[in-house]
Amino acid sequence: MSVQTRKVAIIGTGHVGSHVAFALATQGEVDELYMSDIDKEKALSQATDVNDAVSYLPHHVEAKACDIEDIGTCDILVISAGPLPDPNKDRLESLGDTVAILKDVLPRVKASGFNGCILSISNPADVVAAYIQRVLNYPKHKIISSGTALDSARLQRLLSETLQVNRRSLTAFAMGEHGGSAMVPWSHVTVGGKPLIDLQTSMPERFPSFDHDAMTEAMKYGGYLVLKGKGSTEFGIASSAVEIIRAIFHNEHKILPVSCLLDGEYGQHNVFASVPAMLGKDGVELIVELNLTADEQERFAASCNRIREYLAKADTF
Ligand SMILES: NC(=O)c1ccc[n+]([C@@H]2O[C@H](COP(=O)([O-])OP(=O)(O)OC[C@H]3O[C@@H](n4cnc5c(N)ncnc54)[C@H](O)[C@@H]3O)[C@@H](O)[C@H]2O)c1
Repeated sequence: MSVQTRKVAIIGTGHVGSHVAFALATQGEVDELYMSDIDKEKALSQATDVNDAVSYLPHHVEAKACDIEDIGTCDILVISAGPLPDPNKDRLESLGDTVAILKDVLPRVKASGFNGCILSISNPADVVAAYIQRVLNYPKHKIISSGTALDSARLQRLLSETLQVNRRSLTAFAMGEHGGSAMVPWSHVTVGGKPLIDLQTSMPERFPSFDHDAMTEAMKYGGYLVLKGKGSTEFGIASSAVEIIRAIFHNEHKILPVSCLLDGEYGQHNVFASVPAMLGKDGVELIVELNLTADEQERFAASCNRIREYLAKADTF
């Protein structure tokens, strides 16, 4: 009998990394956690804290602090090293600090021999994933940024509250940048499989119309709202990360809104942006190309251009 253990490495064990670790442990989606941070004492504390929880978890997990050079046998690498988000700054403004960290991290990832799937979370998410892919010359299907997975969860929360419909009974997601230029393809929002726009026409009392732009702005503001009160965002991103990791480990062929390298899809080349993508054991299996309205297509293209603009800046740091 051969038993396969699921190994996840996490680089950057701050608020995000530690919550991804704990969520993986509590949801039983990992067997071994390799936790690395420039602050070695912090990585050790986080790993020990996870291990302390194991007695009361329904699954066994082993967490250990390690150097980046030790992650070579892991299946999935989560990159969550970066500056603590500043509620008064756009995510794109953290690019210089994140690139400085990646200049330390990426050569060591390469030296480790790691060749599994990379889930990049550090901000600015799309630009950072593109930078990592380029520096490591990594196979494009094996690197994913959580992208708008989190924005989409925020959108689903807002829609659920407004429409009084359970989140699992509606389909809604954001595309483009994980940030200020994210857009929502409203023509593809469905409730119980029916376009919301049709429901709003046929049942206006049950599904009154609302301002789409205002809800898109509220979705984007969601992260700042959390940051303002607690100084970090961690639960939402941890759940998003586990959902992506689960889809990979269980070869789920699940379609999630994540940022991946576009190669002609939606008329876009050489840019990481969030689109509905099918995830399985080798990462991105296919990208779903929706028929966007002209306005949606324009907004998506504008978002991709903003990501491109910052990727060009990444080389100047
Ligand atoms: N994509 C998303 O949806 C999303 C959501 C929340 C946060 N983030 C991003 O995640 C990143 C981390 O946020 P956080 O709240 O955990 O910050 P944090 O400050 O709590 O944690 C960052 C960790 O990175 C570590 N680190 C710094 N340089 C390192 C290096 N060279 N090698 C290894 N580790 C290093 C720090 O010591 C720290 O423990 C930020 O870029 C943030 O913007 C993304």
